[in-house]
Amino acid sequence: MSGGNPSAAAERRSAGHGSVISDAAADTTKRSRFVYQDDDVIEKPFNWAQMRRLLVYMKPYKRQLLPVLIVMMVLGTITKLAIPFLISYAIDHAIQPADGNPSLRLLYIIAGTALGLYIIQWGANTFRIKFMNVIGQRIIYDLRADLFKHIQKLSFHFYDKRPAGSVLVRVTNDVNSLQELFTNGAVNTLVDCMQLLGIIIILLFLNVQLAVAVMITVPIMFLVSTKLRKRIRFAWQDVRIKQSRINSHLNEAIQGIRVTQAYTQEQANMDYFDHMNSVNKKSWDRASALNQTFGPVIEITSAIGAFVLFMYGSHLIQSDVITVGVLFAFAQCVGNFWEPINRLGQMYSQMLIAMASSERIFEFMDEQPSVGEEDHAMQLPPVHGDVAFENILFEYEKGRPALRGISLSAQAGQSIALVGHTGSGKSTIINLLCRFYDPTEGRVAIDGFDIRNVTLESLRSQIGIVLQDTFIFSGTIRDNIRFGRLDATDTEVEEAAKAVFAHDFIVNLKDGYDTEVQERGNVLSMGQRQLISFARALLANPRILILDEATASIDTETELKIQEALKTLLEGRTSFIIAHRLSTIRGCDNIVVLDHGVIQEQGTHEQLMRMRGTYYGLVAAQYKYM
Ligand SMILES: Nc1ncnc2c1ncn2[C@@H]1O[C@H](COP(=O)(O)OP(=O)(O)OP(=O)(O)O)[C@@H](O)[C@H]1O
Repeated sequence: MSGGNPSAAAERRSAGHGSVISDAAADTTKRSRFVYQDDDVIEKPFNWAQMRRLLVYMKPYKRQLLPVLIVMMVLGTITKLAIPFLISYAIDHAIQPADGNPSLRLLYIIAGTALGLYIIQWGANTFRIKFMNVIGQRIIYDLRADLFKHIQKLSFHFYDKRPAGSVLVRVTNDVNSLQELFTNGAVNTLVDCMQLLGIIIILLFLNVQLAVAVMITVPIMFLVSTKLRKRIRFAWQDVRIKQSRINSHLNEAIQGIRVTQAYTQEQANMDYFDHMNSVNKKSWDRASALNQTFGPVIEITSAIGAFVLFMYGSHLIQSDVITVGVLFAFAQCVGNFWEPINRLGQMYSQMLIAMASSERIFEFMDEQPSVGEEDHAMQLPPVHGDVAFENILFEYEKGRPALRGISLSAQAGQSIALVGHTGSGKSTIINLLCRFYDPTEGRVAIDGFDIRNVTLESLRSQIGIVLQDTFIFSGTIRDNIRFGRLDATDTEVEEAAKAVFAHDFIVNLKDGYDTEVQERGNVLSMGQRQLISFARALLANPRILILDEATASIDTETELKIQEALKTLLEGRTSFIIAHRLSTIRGCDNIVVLDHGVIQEQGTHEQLMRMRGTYYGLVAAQYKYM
């Protein structure tokens, strides 16, 4: 999206909320390969229900907050309001008293009191800022933790629809943009409202005419600042959106760096990044230029106020309606008057921005896992391992079945191989067994229990899975294996590694089992990563085991060893094995051949070979190309 008028941009965005808009749409050249989900809305109208929902996060800190809030409100208001009075009193009674006898002693006392009040005010403000920073950070911590906990529970369906970058931005940027609201916003607003009320009362008390005259500038100031603030707010939000796009792109660029380098697409990436970077810079420049116009506007308005005050004030002094001291008190109060108004305006802007961020956060929070647990879901007792798929129809997207009429059963201890062309539905069967998705029709049962009626924890803890894309988390090799069973001892970890022939390569690493690996296991080869995930699965000792393309990245020599290890691994467990290399599944009890989501044939290797059907064709094709 190009620079342009931020309000217009906002309207466009609001109108197209949730639609896919490409930055590149406006720039039809090489950048068009990058398309990001545009889910940013600049701001939302103030919404009380949502604000209340946000403020609920302050509730746990009510006990600490309330006393501080009350003390701050009282102290802040008293000190702010008392000082002008003191100065006024000093002028009228110590410097220029009506009896013509100035009193230095009284002046010192008043000056001392004023100094004391300033110190209290400074101390109170410093304390409030520190205190609110601490509380604010805790609230942000809670909110982020809640959000993270929730998105961890969300089902695959949720992640299918969203790029990782956009989820990342909500947990980081959107939560961050609520920081101001929680650290300063809520408490300052109350303190400011109280001060403003106090000042208005005092001005009216000092002199009604002068108070009304001075406050004439308030509507002008209000009008100008509202309009300007709106533009500034949009401009900063526009900056935030541009930055959030950079984040999304950066995430993708780093994840895909190997492919980018392999296809020497660095320049294309750089061009796109440059484009986004310069759009971001322009947006920043515009926001910052607009921001700078705000100060002078406030100054001009308060100068007008001061002009009215001194012109009309002097006139009132000459007419003996007020004293010089009262005029000074007025000048002070009016000075203090703009401050809270200004802050309240800022706060209002902040709240509108918070509305948009909180809406995005709550949208995730309200998202329910599509494979939720029933309220009365029971614990799946330790299973034998009988698995049945009963007349399954499954659609990822409505009207496009990925599986049709699937009925398949495995007795405890049997090994089932799933084969078929790419996209035939093998992984989908596994996804249903782990309940990453629920079937559209039909049911999956383990030991006769419909898996929709049991808790996810009790189900998944009894299934071990070695995925095609083995995921290694940042940490040591030992931790990564122990991921299978957190309470396993070091000896158990090593035994599992030995059983799958991972021990030898692990002990040859720099720090053996304590070698630190980074996210996704970048220092390990694909085969090594798979061996680690084998050890992880073995350690978990599940009754049901899923191996998805598990031997794909292992060399022939290791594969032979792995075949041996697999025998141990599969012993007594029900296993589902997806393998493109058909040699690895020859010994399975049942080989299920899938085609376009339906079971085409099934049986043992010998039976299927005799049938000379699809499986025979697949095997023949594989030998031909070997
Ligand atoms: N998350 C998803 N959203 C929508 N459609 C999907 C999703 N995952 C898979 N599909 C579709 O479902 C069908 C079956 O996919 P599946 O991943 O089960 O195939 P597969 O046999 O495991 O393929 P491969 O051997 O390539 O891993 C495919 O047409 C695929 O495009």
